Amino acid sequence: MNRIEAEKKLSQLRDKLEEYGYHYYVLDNPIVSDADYDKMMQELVTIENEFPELITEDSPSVRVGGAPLPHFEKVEHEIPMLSLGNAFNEQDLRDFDRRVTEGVGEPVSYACELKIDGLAVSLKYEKGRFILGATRGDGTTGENITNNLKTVRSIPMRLKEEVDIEVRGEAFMPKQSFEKLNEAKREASEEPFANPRNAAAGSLRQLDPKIAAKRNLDIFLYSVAQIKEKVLPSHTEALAYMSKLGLKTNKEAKHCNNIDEVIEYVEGWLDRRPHLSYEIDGIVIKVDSLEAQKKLGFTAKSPRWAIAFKFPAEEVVTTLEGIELSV
Ligand SMILES: NC(=O)c1cc2c(=O)c3cc(F)ccc3oc2nc1N
Repeated sequence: MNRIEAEKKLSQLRDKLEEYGYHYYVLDNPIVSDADYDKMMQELVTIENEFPELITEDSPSVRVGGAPLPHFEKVEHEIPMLSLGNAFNEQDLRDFDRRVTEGVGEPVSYACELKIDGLAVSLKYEKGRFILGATRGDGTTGENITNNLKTVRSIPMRLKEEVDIEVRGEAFMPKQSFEKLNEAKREASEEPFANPRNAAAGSLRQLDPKIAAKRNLDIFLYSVAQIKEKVLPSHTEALAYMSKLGLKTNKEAKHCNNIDEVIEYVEGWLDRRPHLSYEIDGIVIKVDSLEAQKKLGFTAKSPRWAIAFKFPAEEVVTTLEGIELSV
């Protein structure tokens, strides 16, 4: 195969692998078999090895991870990544609603979403291409983990529109991957991870992307931090817009007209938790209107327009054989 043919073949393979990856990892609805996907990926890597000058930044082959880094660069967040205030019972939620209604001067509606128990990350896209991924860090300064995040199959290298946007979300390890990883660790008499959150953080904050690539990490995006030349009037519309761009959002999010509907949503999820394929540690409740959010603003460390209802920790009893039972 000559260079021209290689260039054409690579471009076809990249587009196909990106499309198949989107259906498989973002929509959870594969349109080709794993075997066909892997065969195509292998073909792409083989041609890239033969013509390294043809490798592009957004090639799907970055999914398998490049060379390890000597250390992580620091990243300054233009918009601070703050943390959420907590609510532990119904009264806390009603107090939150009262504070919000007083602050806005009229009743508001809410957007509720599952609080994924993972690692908060920021993703930056320029003209639709993924260019920077960072941890929250201390909220102002995080770590550049772009190479590791490129191995997360549900993070698209290219969006469906060529926009400049920064989004935030929670990277996590599905429960099944966590069990499998800990089994492998025990077999290799290595220290297992305590929980999926530590496993996700440990996988993304180590220097070799080839390790992250094998950890089957996933992500749900939950907010638009900044976007050029576009106004998104509500959080619900921001979630829909991210999904339209090809970003993975959590389908359990729900618009609630008032705090009573919020409480109903929260109660509904308390005992449905064990049936999810990923861990959640609560529910995040956000004022839906962006204008009302602006009016409420922030305290030094948290938004006044959002709160996290925390579930009691899932009691896990480890039996003598080391089998974990969720009670
Ligand atoms: N873990 C989560 O699933 C989750 C976390 C946050 C935040 O931490 C968060 C922090 C802010 F300052 C503002 C909004 C937020 O929205 C959030 N939404 C979520 N769904």
